[in-house]
Amino acid sequence: MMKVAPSLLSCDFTELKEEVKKLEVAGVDYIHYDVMDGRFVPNISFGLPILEQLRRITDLTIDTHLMIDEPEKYVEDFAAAGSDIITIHVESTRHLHRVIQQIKQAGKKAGVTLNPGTHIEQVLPVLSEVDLVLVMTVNPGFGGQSFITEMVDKVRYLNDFRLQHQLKFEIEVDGGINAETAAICREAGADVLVAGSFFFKHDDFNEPTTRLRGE
Ligand SMILES: O=C(CO)[C@@H](O)[C@H](O)COP(=O)(O)O
Ligand SMILES: [Fe+2]
Repeated sequence: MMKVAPSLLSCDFTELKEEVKKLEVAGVDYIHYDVMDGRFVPNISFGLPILEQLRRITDLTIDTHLMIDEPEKYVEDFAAAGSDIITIHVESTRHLHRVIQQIKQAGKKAGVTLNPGTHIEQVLPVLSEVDLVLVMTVNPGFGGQSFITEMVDKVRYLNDFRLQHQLKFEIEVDGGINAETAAICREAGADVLVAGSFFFKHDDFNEPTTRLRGE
């Protein structure tokens, strides 16, 4: 079944605990946690202290998307703070392979992602090492942007590559995902749909969960 990963960036932080309980009741698969440093992306979000508190209130899988320069300095801290999956950008480090090893050595699942302007070939050397490949379908840094349709080709490419090489990584998409763009991504072979603004504009979280899954 299609996995749904609501992006906390769009939740009501004054009601964080209630929002997370509602996510659990709706049966979402992951909580997507967007970390922005104001350097790799032109925005600052949240980091380790909120993650530690989030970890204390839920057993849901925390899917951490690091939009930070030099992630090698912080991956152990994000692992210790409670991330289950840690995804890094190919553009953010000179030592992609090494950072993926660091994440795995910390006992966590490792993900790799790339900006819309980055060629899919950049991730090929690490595809046998990762648990997840995140295809950014907007330029990272902000919620509420429009889906970039051309990125669907990357999803198709990864799906074919995975079949050909008998690999098991999940394909996740992030940015501008709503009921319509989710259907396009599902058809192309995506396994995990991140959704922020579309998801949290609903009061009843069952609705976006089932609509994103196409049920
Ligand atoms: O990583 C990011 C943005 O950089 C995302 O996870 C956004 O939070 C998705 O928001 P929507 O496009 O779904 O509103
Ligand atoms: Fe994200």
